[in-house]
Amino acid sequence: MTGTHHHREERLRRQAEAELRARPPLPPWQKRVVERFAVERPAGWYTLLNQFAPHTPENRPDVVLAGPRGVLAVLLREEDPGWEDARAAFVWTAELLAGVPTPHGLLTEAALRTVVVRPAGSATGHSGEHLTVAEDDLDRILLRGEEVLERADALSAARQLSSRTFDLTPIGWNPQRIPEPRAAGETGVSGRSSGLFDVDELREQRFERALEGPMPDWRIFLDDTQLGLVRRRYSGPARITGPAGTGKTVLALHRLAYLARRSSGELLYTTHLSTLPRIAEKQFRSLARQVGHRVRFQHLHGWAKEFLAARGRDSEADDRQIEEAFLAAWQRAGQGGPLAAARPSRGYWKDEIDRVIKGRGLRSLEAYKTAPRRGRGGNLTPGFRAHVWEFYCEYERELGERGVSDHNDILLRALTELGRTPLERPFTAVVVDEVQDLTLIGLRLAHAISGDGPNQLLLVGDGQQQVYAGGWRLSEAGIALGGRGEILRRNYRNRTAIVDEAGELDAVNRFDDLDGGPTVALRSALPVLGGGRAVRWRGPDQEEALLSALRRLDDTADAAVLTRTNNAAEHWENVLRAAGFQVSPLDRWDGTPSPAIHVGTVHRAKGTEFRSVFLPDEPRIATNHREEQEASQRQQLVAITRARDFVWTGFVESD
Ligand SMILES: Nc1ncnc2c1ncn2[C@@H]1O[C@H](COP(=O)(O)OP(=O)(O)OP(=O)(O)O)[C@@H](O)[C@H]1O
Repeated sequence: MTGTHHHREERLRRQAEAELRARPPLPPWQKRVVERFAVERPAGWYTLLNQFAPHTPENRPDVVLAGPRGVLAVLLREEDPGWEDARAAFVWTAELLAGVPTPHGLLTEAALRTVVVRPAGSATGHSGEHLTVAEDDLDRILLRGEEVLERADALSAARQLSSRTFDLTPIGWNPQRIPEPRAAGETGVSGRSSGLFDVDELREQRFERALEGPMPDWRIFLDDTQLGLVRRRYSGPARITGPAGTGKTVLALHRLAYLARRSSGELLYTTHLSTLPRIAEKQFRSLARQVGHRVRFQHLHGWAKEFLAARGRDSEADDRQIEEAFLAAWQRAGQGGPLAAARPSRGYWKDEIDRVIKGRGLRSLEAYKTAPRRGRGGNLTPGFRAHVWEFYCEYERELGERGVSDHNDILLRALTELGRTPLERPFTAVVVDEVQDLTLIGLRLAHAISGDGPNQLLLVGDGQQQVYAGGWRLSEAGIALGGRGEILRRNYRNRTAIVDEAGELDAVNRFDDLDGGPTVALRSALPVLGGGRAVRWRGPDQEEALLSALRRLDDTADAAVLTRTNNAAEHWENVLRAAGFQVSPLDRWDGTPSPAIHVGTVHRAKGTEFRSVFLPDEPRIATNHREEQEASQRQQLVAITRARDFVWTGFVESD
């Protein structure tokens, strides 16, 4: 330790001592702790002492610290407090911190942790949502752990805390005297020590900065719309829409953490995709590890299966047998008949059963004759629908003979079971991500799981990214939004060149328009990051071209090859492996960065993102059907918008 350093420490200690002398005395060990905090000022820690200490109410922090490792709500206690008090201290501090404008965005409560400090020699460790350390181990919170705030952010937080309440008094620093710190490239932002600020000006400056520097950490900083929606109280079901990359999932995860900390019971994040819950769970743990155990991440079919099994009901669906049943039905009643004559693709008729007949839970030909089939095309007359119904009955018979259920049966059975006997312990809140691709029955099930209470159901989606025509209105699922619909408009993922590339697609929004709400196209969202690169390759030897484009990447980490079909994914896995690349199939990925090239279908990639995305051309059956062309465009839009910096699209052309 240098002499000057020692001298400065001593000066800060004496200053803190003098300030502490002017107030009710603290027990000696607490005094030592506060002095130690104050001495860390040059390292960027700002100390605020509760004016009631040492008689602070049990559910309030004795000290709040803002510094490089975040904001700490510190409880100085002889004994470990109960979780309710520790949690209440967190929430009290979080409410004061809410939306502190910093040079990097609005501060979220993910920057905040609860720490209990006990006298030297006490038992320590993690308990529930807080960390306990002993007086002689303060280095653990002050010097170790991830740095999440820059000095300017920490100072903004400390100033806000001191200006928003008389309960917290600065120790060892003066909020009025420290000059307003400026972030790189910022000019003339000053005079905001009172916490007052010009929102528009700030928003603009943040936006400009974002274009220059690295992206702020989404866990710690959000934009104003996002943060507003994290904290909004909804009196019933609500919906968040917005084009790709606008932070819908990020917002949903923050909201789950926010609600978890202000409630008891379990929360659920669900979607129809099996891959996304795993990735979202991982992100959530990095955002709010302390409440990780309170939120269940599970795809809807998985939830339904588990629920039915717990109720002693049949819950198995065997994909191979389902496929066999369908093929048998197609051979007997499909191919060679009126269905194949109208549309030769058997996949189309499988979708008709999955999305319309069973997806809507239709029980009779009469109901099917008048059922809406939005986005499915074909304009089937009631007479023709009788043929489809016959085919469907054949499929059901085949399933029955094999004694198997398909995935729609499972959802419907779970819905019926819930209607019979509701959940013993309802979820506190349910988030449904990628809602645009749910069937009507799936949506009804999600609604039945959540209920209509305040903050209980949040639907997150984007109609432009719809891959399956669902053709429902929320009202058909009994969901009334009552104006609780919000739109995000700032694209944090895709650089400008990527947005421009995807913007050329004419992807019809098949979801938002169903409820008559406003629709937002990808192009009308503002990319926060400029630059990027989009390459369209044309030629005969696509494999060679794609491999050499991959080799030209300065860093292959975080690259993906996305395909339309499983067969194509398998093909590219083999091609890449043969060329010496490490390959990681998308269906097993949990979002952990890896040097391997991810390969999988666009469907599997929904909700994810990569630095570079490769979209090889695939043989496709040409179609004149408008809805198939539209669906294909929407799929391409999903594919392109998985790319952050670079997208490569192949078009095979023979010589
Ligand atoms: N406020 C923010 N600051 C910095 N990064 C952000 C912010 N909000 C979102 N991001 C980042 O933007 C990217 C897209 O976020 P997210 O996946 O939540 O978007 P989305 O709207 O759900 O996209 P999609 O509809 O395509 O699945 C992620 O990399 C996320 O970390």
